[in-house]
Amino acid sequence: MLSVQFPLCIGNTRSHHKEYYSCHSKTVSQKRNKKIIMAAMINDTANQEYDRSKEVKQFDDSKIGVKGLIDSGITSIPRIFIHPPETLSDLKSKRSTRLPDSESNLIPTIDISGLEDSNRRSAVVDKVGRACREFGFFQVVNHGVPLEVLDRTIGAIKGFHELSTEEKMRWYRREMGSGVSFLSNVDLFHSKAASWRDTLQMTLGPNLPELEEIPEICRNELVVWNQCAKQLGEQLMELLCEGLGLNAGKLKDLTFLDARTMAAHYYPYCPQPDLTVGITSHTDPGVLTVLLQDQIGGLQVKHGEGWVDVKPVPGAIVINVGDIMQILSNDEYKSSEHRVLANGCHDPRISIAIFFNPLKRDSLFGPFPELISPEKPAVYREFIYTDYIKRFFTKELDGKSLTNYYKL
Ligand SMILES: COc1cc(/C=C/C(=O)SCCNC(=O)CCNC(=O)[C@H](O)C(C)(C)COP(=O)(O)OP(=O)(O)OC[C@H]2O[C@@H](n3cnc4c(N)ncnc43)[C@H](O)[C@@H]2OP(=O)(O)O)ccc1O
Ligand SMILES: O=C(O)CCC(=O)C(=O)O
Ligand SMILES: [Fe+2]
Repeated sequence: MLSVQFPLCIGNTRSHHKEYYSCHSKTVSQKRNKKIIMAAMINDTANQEYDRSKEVKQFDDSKIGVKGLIDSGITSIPRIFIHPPETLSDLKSKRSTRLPDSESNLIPTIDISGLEDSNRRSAVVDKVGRACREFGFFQVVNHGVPLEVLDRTIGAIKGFHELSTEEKMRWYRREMGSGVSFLSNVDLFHSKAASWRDTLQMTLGPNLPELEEIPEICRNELVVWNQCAKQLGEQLMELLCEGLGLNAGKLKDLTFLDARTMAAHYYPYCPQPDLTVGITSHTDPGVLTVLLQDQIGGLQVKHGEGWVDVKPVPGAIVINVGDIMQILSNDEYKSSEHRVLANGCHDPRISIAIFFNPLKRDSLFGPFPELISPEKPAVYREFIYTDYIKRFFTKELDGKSLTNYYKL
């Protein structure tokens, strides 16, 4: 086992950290929540006395990721992972007001088979358009990707993250370099608190990295998944365009199918899931995200003032609208804030996101002219992607500020 070089535990030895939260399905009592928030506040005061940047750097330099911390035997989380009381109380209130099961599967699951039939296609377009307008999220089934491909891809990513810490360190870097990198928390140095996940990032398009640069344990599976996800992405872009009354090929023409990045996340068991999160609330910057998740659960989408679960549906693929799509659609479609709760389940959670971005970076992007009218004037000004993505990297994962920046 590797020795871990930085202070591992918060000074607080509360007993609740030994508890096992069953896959986010249980609510926690208000009394205990109060204790948790109090503990976080105490730690927040203590935070003023410790050198946070130093501990963040030590964690990054150790290259062991969150999985490495858990493997080292910790039973409470290092303080750099403890989120501020406002984030924690929001988690608390949403967990304790979860809807009964019958009402909680609000995110639509859409069967996208049979699109060659024009009646069926317009029914599907209608459902997709409504989901994009109301939630910015939906799941697709009967999508044509063989279920073994989904299972094998998730299995291969799990395999990568469960390689020995020493082996994974080879890929640990913040820059994409050769097109592949393993890291913990893409925004580690920009955020107020770190989150309980590790990620394998890879550039998928326009070209895959050299094959020998891709970890062997997931190489074949990622090559296949990239092809399937690209085909599915194309179909979805068509449906999204048609849902706005536009030509099916508009997004493809703007090169949104060509620049794809993958973030393959691993959310290890967290001994104190009420003190941190798996991924903080954010919106995705691209046009569209195709997300594969396993059956553990924990992904939530903001809807009105509350959060709704994106419940795992066997064989389904999650699709969400990104910020650029919201802008292009002149606010018809929603790029919704979403987050992942820290995983209190002893099995790790795996998810694989593919983000679709434009290959043509110097073109002007803005609301489609067809969607601008005297009744619905342009909500956003035009911008070039290079400017847009630089802004993305100068903020932490903090919700809607990127689209707000371009609002007229
Ligand atoms: C690190 O600072 C951050 C990070 C974040 C992270 C937010 C999230 O994690 S959102 C939830 C999960 N999303 C992701 O993991 C994003 C996955 N990545 C992508 O989809 C894409 O990489 C992209 C972010 C959309 C950019 O795609 P693309 O345009 O194809 O990318 P590049 O050509 O590689 O880069 C464009 C431009 O940005 C610079 N850049 C790339 N990566 C980083 C980085 N990690 N840190 C800083 N700058 C980066 C890159 O150098 C390019 O600049 P040029 O001048 O060379 O054109 C939130 C906030 C943060 O501060
Ligand atoms: O893990 C998930 O389900 C969501 C990941 C995500 O939101 C992202 O990578 O942008
Ligand atoms: Fe996301």
